[in-house]
Amino acid sequence: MATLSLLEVVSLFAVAVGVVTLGWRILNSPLYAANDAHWSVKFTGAWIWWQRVTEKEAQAVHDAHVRLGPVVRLGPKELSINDVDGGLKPIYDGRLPKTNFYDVASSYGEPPMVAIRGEKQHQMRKRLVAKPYGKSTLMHDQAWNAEQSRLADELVKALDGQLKTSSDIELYDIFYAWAVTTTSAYIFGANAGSNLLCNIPEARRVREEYFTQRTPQFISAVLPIPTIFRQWTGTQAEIQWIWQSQERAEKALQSAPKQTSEDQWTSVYSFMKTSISPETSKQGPPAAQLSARETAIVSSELQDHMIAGIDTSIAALGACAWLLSLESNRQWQDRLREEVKQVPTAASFAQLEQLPVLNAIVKESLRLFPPVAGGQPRVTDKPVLVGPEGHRVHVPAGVKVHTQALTLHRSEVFERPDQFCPERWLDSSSDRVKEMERWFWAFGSGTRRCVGEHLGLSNIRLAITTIWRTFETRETQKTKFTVGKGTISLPLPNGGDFIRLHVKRVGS
Ligand code: HEM
Repeated sequence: MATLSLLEVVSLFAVAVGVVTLGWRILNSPLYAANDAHWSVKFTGAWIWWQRVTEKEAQAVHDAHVRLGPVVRLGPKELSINDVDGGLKPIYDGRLPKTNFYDVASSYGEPPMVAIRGEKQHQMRKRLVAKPYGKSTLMHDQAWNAEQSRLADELVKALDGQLKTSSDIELYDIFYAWAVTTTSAYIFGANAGSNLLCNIPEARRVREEYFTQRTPQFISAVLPIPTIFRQWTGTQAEIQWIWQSQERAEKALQSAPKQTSEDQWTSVYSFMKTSISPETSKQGPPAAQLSARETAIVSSELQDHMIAGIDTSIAALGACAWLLSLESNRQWQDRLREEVKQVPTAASFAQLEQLPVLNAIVKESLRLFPPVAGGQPRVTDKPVLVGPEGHRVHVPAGVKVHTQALTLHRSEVFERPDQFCPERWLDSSSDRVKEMERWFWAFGSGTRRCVGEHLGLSNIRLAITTIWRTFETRETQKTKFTVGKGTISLPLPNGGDFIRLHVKRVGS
């Protein structure tokens, strides 16, 4: 019988110790208490990585929750929790830090607010942008309200222009143009934004580029590429406009630095520019000219806001348009039209916020197809208890945890969760509405909740009011909407069409 050399004995011993240690760790991991999304998740993160690369993450995690309950293990050190008290509270109200997932939003070597991990740095950055996005600013800024009415007229003209050639219109082009025009106007100021609404063929060209360029860029976001080699996922054309808008905003400020909000709203750019010095220099008044680092911070931040605002708004508008155009939802289109006729065409933020049917439709669309449908990852920096009663899991430090709107929004708190039922927000008891509100998570929660929520909602409400006051829409054979790519809700293209609807003018 052959005898083993000393080296072989030592090697075998090392392998045996490795196997036993690994087995011991796997069996004793506190995450053992969670149900596994796939048999392999105890040993490797390959299953969830594959879902990410193939852009099926949100749906795959949702299916796992449906099969396995509120706490699901996605990898050796990764959990998804579908609960308010046992998920949103410990993770997001508990201010667990973000993971490096958000690094992809950084440009010019400067992380924007969404990617800043330290709590103090995040608070400092938020002070530079929170005021212009505040509800009270948006509600009371008369110059911005007047600009929105002007843009609403442009929206009607854009639809009329499309109707001259066909009654079947790709509304996605219109929504893309609307989102770019309104978001860039607010961020960069009067005449500085990109007026795509006046050029729908160009909007279509860029929107097509956007969809073809996005997939490889998204994949790069989930591959282990060092941050320095990543650029934010905007397309070439988008980045170009954002630069041009920023240049125009800067020129406008140089030529009329003292312009007040009586004739012009305070753009996010000008607010940021005058408040940024304390972040970089700690003393002295704000400089008229930004330093190179300050320019990089402002550009990275606002580039991210543009992309964040556009992606989410077109997803929300697309879902809403599609749902309203289904034959089975016809009554909601009629009720909406009746309601919006009660306010003037130049309705203000405050007036639109008060319309119950409009807001129930918007909320229900965001519930069924939340633009940010997938998990918002955080990492435990201390031991944390997650999960509802009966499903509790003690999570040690260093574990990735998240919750996703797609699954929260299909909880049993919502009766018939897969159906479009705006009436749930109108006719339910106040206790029930409160409970549904707790589970409604389209804008996230905690200190990292969406800062652009009120701007996004006001632009969405205005587009919906403007379109369905004047036009009627019907589904065509080609329309199809689903929770699309990866973690965001998007219509899936069908023969090149996204939201092609039959449009008819019914109002003056
Ligand atoms: C329907 C419209 C919108 C939806 C559904 C939405 C959704 C969200 C969600 C879920 C988050 C949290 C992300 C996370 O923590 O992982 C977020 C964050 C953020 N959103 Fe929005 N968003 C919308 C519109 C906008 C607009 C219009 C802007 C700006 C123009 C904007 C800018 C941001 C920024 C800067 C953050 C990061 C906040 C922080 O980390 O403190 N969003 N958004």
